[in-house]
Amino acid sequence: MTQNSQTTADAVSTLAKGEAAKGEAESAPAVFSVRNLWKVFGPKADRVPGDTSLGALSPAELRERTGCTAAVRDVSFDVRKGEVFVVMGLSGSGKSTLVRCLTRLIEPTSGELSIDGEDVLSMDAGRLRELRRHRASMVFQHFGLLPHRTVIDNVAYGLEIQGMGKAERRARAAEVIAKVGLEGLEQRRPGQLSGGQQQRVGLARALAVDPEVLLFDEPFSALDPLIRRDMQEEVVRLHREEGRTMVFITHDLSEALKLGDRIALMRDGQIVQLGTPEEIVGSPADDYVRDFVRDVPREQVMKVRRAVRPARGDEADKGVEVSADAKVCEAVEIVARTGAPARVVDNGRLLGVVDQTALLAVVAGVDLPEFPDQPTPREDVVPA
Ligand SMILES: Nc1ncnc2c1ncn2[C@@H]1O[C@H](COP(=O)(O)OP(=O)(O)OP(=O)(O)O)[C@@H](O)[C@H]1O
Repeated sequence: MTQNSQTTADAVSTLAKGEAAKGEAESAPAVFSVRNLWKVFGPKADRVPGDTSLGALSPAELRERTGCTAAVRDVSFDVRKGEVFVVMGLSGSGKSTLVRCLTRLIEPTSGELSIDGEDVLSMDAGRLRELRRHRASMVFQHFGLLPHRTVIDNVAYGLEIQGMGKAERRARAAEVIAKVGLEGLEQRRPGQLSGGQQQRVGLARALAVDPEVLLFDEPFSALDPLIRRDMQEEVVRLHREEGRTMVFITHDLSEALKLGDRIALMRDGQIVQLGTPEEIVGSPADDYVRDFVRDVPREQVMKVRRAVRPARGDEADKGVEVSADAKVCEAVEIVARTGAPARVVDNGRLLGVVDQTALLAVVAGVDLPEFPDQPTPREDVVPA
């Protein structure tokens, strides 16, 4: 096997694993289940959700008429077990309010909300504390580290609150510190760390309590771009290794596309589209979403299966194999390098091939050319 085909085989196998995990996530049960959720700030906020004439107003009209802001408007979705669910939108679109409502750090105005089938809105103070400490822990943008404590004691903090003994919590903290790549820095204080390292401590602290769900509130937006990329890769790696459910807030589209299994795109408190990165980029729900995703490099988001055509002649028997769920850019690289169509497989089954024309059509966002079945038109020409 050549080095290149080895690399391709490795890539296909890694992708296959990732896609299998995604397939499982698609049929996975809901962790958070949210129905018709509203959060209205302002005087007599309660009357807004039930009043269709008020609910139909634009944010500016609503403010003018009632003095209220509907930060979250009639939102429904499930966060499925094992997925990275990204909440994305511009500043003020309602992302933080929505995610804070999940653990009632902000009290919803109306709607239904459950975690693993348990009604969150009827939880008493003790149950809520348990929810926030054990089941859904938050990683904040501004770390929230305790400045006089060492790294290891910051990481162990949540366990201390839970009443775990010192030796046990330090052992657990050391494990998590190693997991996020902070080994050797256990005895430093937050002020002696870079921004990226501090964010890792914040991440380790959230992980230490082994929560069912990790909630990230724009955790990386204050970091410089290279460190930010490192941290994004860290999240991808952790997710791949542990399969933990994650809800991730960001206003950055490329971050959302990179991390999200599914993305909820918010505007003025509503979810304007909820879908996979490929659905959002490939089939935007309206002009707002279309405009939002206009500059996305489509080859890095769209999947090869979009460009498949039937194999002709001996194409089914030769050419490099690529997974149907690989990104188009990977197939572009293969086709450019080999100068021939690549064979597209899905769970060991041959779907067809991809060639330059079809890959370019996906990149350009135009309809695929018609792919006639065999014989090809050229072979079909009957001499006059
Ligand atoms: N405590 C509050 N009282 C009144 N209005 C609020 C309050 N908190 C948020 N809002 C308003 O609710 C809307 C949504 O705010 P939110 O912070 O959820 O948006 P966001 O998408 O997270 O924004 P950002 O990316 O800037 O953090 C905004 O119009 C905001 O001004």
